Amino acid sequence: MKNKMIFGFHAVTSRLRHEASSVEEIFIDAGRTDRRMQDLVANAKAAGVRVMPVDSSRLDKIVGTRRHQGVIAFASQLSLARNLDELLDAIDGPPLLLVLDGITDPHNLGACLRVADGVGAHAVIVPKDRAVGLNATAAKVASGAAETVPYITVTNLARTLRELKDRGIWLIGTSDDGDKGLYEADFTGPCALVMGSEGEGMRRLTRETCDVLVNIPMFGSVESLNVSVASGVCLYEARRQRMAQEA
Ligand SMILES: C[S@@+](CC[C@H](N)C(=O)[O-])C[C@H]1O[C@@H](n2cnc3c(N)ncnc32)[C@H](O)[C@@H]1O
Repeated sequence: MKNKMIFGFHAVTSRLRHEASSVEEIFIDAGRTDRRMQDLVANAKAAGVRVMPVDSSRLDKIVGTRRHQGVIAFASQLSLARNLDELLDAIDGPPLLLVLDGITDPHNLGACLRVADGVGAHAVIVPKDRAVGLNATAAKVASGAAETVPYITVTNLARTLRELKDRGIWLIGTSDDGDKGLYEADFTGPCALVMGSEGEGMRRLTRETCDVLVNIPMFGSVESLNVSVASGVCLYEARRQRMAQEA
């Protein structure tokens, strides 16, 4: 399997912590000898990962920007990206899933993964086609969450949504014209939050497959929120309701 590039301290440290065996090699800025770098190198070496100090200009060239913070790793795909059934079987309690229908901006994907990790969502599900993949930019923006949140790519999203329904998972679609207010929706049971793409929102079939469409109330002059912000608002409402129920 082709190795993928991960860069930035959070992303590389997190990958080493969670699945060091997937890391093939790490390039570091030879000019950086600070504590953070020393710790990263020590962790990599303890895990048997080869670390190669190089000139920082070489890192700039490999990544194409200077946002690598002096560290780049090449690693295989995570075993976290596994089969949906296997994942659902392993969940203890009502699943909380985030479905992203065709997000095209890697910054948005990274931010969605980050908030999914923050809230403790069980997985992020994305369609294989017509959506940005989990590339180096998305992993960097995710700040390590690309290594912690199970990320599941499916070939037919509408079919996957129907399968989730068959497993008793409530599909809560989101749209600025959704007919139910976010704070009236019930997120305490098994549910998948379905988010639409940056421009068009959810595709027609996705929308039609949802059990309910919720809107986040908007009080200013813009019509909608950025998809990662909307994901955060909805996921944390789900978490709030679940915590209130447990209390
Ligand atoms: C930039 S919005 C797309 C707006 C698009 N006009 C639409 O019809 O959904 C991207 C996604 O963020 C979520 N979103 C943004 N604002 C929302 C709101 N006020 N209520 C519910 N979902 C929202 C939805 O999932 C939406 O598909």
